[in-house]
Amino acid sequence: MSTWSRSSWREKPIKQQPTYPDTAVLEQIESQLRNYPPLVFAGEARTLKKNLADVCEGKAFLLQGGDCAESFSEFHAHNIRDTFKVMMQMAVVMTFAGGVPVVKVGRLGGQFAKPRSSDTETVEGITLPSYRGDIINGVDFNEAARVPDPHRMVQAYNQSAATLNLLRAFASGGLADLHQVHAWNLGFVGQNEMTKKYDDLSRQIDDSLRFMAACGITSDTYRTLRETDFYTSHEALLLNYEEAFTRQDSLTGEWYDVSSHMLWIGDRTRQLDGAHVEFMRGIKNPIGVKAGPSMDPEDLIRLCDILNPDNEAGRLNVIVRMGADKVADGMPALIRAIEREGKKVVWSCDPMHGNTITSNGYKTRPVDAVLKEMKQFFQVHKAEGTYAGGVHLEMTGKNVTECLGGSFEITSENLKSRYHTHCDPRLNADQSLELAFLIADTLKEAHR
Ligand SMILES: O=C[C@H](O)[C@H](O)COP(=O)(O)O
Ligand SMILES: C=C(OP(=O)(O)O)C(=O)O
Ligand SMILES: [Mn+2]
Repeated sequence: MSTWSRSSWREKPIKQQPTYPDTAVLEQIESQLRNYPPLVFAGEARTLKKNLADVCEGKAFLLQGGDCAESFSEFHAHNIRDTFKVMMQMAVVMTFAGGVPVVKVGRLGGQFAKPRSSDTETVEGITLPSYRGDIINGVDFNEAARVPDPHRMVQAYNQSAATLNLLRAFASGGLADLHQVHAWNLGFVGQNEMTKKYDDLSRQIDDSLRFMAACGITSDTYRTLRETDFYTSHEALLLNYEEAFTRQDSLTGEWYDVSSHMLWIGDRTRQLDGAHVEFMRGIKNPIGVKAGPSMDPEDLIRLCDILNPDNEAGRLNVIVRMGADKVADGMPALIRAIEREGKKVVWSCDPMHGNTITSNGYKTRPVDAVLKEMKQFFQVHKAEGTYAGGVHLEMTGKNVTECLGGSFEITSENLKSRYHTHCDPRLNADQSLELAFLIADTLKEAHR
């Protein structure tokens, strides 16, 4: 294999990239970004890799979630706080009811670039280039907005830095304290089956905390009761940006992409000889690769060879996103190939991207299909004797109406009332909690 450098991807065929009108401006922005401080530290990425090694070995569960596309217009402390709270709720449900530690990774602090099915979009007879995420161009449907602008990378960096700053404060400044388990409830989620279940569980946690305090175990003495580790991730799609943040760690001499703790390769850009695989093989962060219905088992093995040549546990996360009706048929061949070759991977389920439909003119996903794919994912792993290690979700703490169903029974008619996503439909807090309970029940059963 040829020598890797942070720019060796430039020699390879590349998909899903913008064409910037002015390369001089692009180069000037790239050199500006190369001087910007890292958003995360190599040591943190190594700690996450260790946590993911536990997932790989069946000792923990990975919860990865957040926006499909972060945006400049929806940037608000409350949105970050509410997504953080829902993820804390989901994690505590899985840990308390499911009995396993949960590794929390947000699709946050950098999840801006979007691969698209089509290069163009047509509305009422007008065709324009597709929106590719706020780091590239604008969502508004006019010609000027859709021109890729490299300055957007600077804004995405600044927003990511502020997001991370807040997430770090939430994780260690009191909001993540287990005594706050009631405060993670979101005000707008009225009483329903899910919130009642969550309230019951919070009361049990209160009782346990009181018992522990009586035994001398309190937030003052135990960091894990008052703080959490919360990591960030995004799709490493816009490689000009990722290259600028790829730095040599002074401690180990290894290269890390310090734009995020974890990065993944999308289903549309995982070609073995392509630029994205080339870039990702050289960075030492934990990484993911999406596996849609077209993933060939032998290609998955080749991806493991290229991306994880030392077969390190925690390095590679295979994020399966086949769709509720395809996963039972499609996933066993992938699992068997991985088992045959003795590859160490974390298996996680993205029950979102294979279940997108259009209803009433909106891109949406039926919660039933999301739950079904998750169940099938667990069943296949049980049948194969392998560990279903995690979930990868598009979700938000905002009270949106983007996915159909759930305990508030969002219908096609309701979709328009609070449909805010810039790209794909997200589960709202209530729908996310429903999924968390399903996962917890399955984990508990497996534990028994
Ligand atoms: O988030 C994933 C993709 O970017 C998204 O599903 C693509 O959506 P499209 O099919 O509307 O282009
Ligand atoms: C683009 C995404 O997914 P996929 O590559 O699986 O389509 C995504 O996770 O937003
Ligand atoms: Mn998406």
